[in-house]
Amino acid sequence: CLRHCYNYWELQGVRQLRPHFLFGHIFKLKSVHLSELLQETYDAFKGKSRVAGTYLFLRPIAVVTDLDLVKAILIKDFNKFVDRSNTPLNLPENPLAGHLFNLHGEEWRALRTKLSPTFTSGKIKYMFSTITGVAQQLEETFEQEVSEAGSTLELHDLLGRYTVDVIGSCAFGIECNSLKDPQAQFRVLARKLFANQKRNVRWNLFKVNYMKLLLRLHIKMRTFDQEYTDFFLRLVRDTVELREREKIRRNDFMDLLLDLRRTDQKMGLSVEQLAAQVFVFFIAGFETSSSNMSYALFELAKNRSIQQKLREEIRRVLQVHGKLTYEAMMEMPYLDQVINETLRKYPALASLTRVPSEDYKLPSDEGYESDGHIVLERGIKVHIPVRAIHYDPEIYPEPHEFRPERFEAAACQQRHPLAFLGFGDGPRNCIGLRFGRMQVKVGLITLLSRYRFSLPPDGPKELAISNKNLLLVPGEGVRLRVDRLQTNSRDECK
Ligand code: HEM
Repeated sequence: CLRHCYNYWELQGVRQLRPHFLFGHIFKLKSVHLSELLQETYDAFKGKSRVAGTYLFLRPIAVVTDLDLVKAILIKDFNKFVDRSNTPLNLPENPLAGHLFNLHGEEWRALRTKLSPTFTSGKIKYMFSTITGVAQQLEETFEQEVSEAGSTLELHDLLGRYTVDVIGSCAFGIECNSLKDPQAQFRVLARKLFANQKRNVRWNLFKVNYMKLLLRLHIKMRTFDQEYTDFFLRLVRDTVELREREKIRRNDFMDLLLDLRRTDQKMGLSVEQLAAQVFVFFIAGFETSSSNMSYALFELAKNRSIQQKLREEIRRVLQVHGKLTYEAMMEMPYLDQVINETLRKYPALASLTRVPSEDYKLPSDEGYESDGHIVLERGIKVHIPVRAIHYDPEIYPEPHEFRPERFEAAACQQRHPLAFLGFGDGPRNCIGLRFGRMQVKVGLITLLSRYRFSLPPDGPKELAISNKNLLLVPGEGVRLRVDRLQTNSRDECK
């Protein structure tokens, strides 16, 4: 029977790597991150076939190895690839799971259409001053933590507290205060949420892949502990009541969702649906952004001339504008390049997934006559191996080098438009892209204009990928030496 399962791809005429006899390729997850498994398949078959097969437990998954096919799946033929997975959501048990990232088909489409106006630059701009307010607290925290002679700090935790406070403020309109108080409720909850995942990476993958079976066996599946569900539902219910009663307006995500509820009776967002949306803004927004900032500072500490070039851009623009304004932030192209290069090396989602809603025959392509017969069956999980693409030396020469110049406009035009997937692409890309970038930029500008970052002599020269988390996060934290800068001083090496 196992041999039969593991012949799935061969029977479809698709090339495959030989799987472990019982666990497919999942067995290796004890030592390797899922993205590295996908990389193995990508490296073995790229250029030979547009799709290759592999297995998670007993389940066959397809790995795309060609950027034109990536484009077809994410953009051109999107209507056949709307969903990320076919995992049932079991909403009565897990009301918080009914959010944009998870929803399927028409339900997703209706909600995305309604929520998109919430994330335009115009709306996001209103939240700029809230973010700079939190950045001010980040600065005060650094003032306390960095001694006159310089200090070595663990930055991933500090930056996690910054992004928790930003999201808490912009999504719920509450002051989380985790920068001032690391034991603040939101921070503790956020840490537990991710700590839970850390314990169980294989179990989580199993749940995601076998939810239908577990439900059929009446095994109760909660995606999150009751504690989180109760906390978020109560918080949202209280906030809604308070705002409606006191007619409070803060121009944050909560207000925008409440506007939607009022103006669109058909949409009729229930408290559970509202809570699910703010919950996904919370989980999708804080760890991705704090990891991106931590990785960026690590690379800048390693590459001091790049750090100095970026600092000069920041100081020049701030001098012209007098202070950090939204317009000033938008005039820093090198900062954008640094953020993109960081996401290239450390994409938060190391693979994107889509599931065809009907059998999908690969479009004809002269370069790949031998795989024109391949059909991706309805319901099969298709992985787009983002990290493998970002480390492909034919696309990004010397991929382990950190080079923001790769994202100059002229260089981008030379590449395939789907060669960078840090925020995904197509109609189901990251809806919070502008907001995420804004909080990362404000944080980096605040820190780089006042502090110099370098690698501590006893610190690692590379950051290990944590194999305990489905997101790509610095598992062991990011320890850097931080020194105060005199206003306008250069970042001279000591
Ligand atoms: C640096 C920060 C961030 C990164 C790197 C990031 C990355 C991503 C990626 C790769 C996806 C999947 C896209 C795809 O499948 O094509 C995604 C989806 C999503 N992101 Fe983000 N994200 C970030 C910040 C945020 C923020 C701040 C929010 C909310 C405020 C957010 C909300 C979402 C949501 C709701 C989805 C699902 C969209 C849908 O299915 O329609 N993200 N993000």
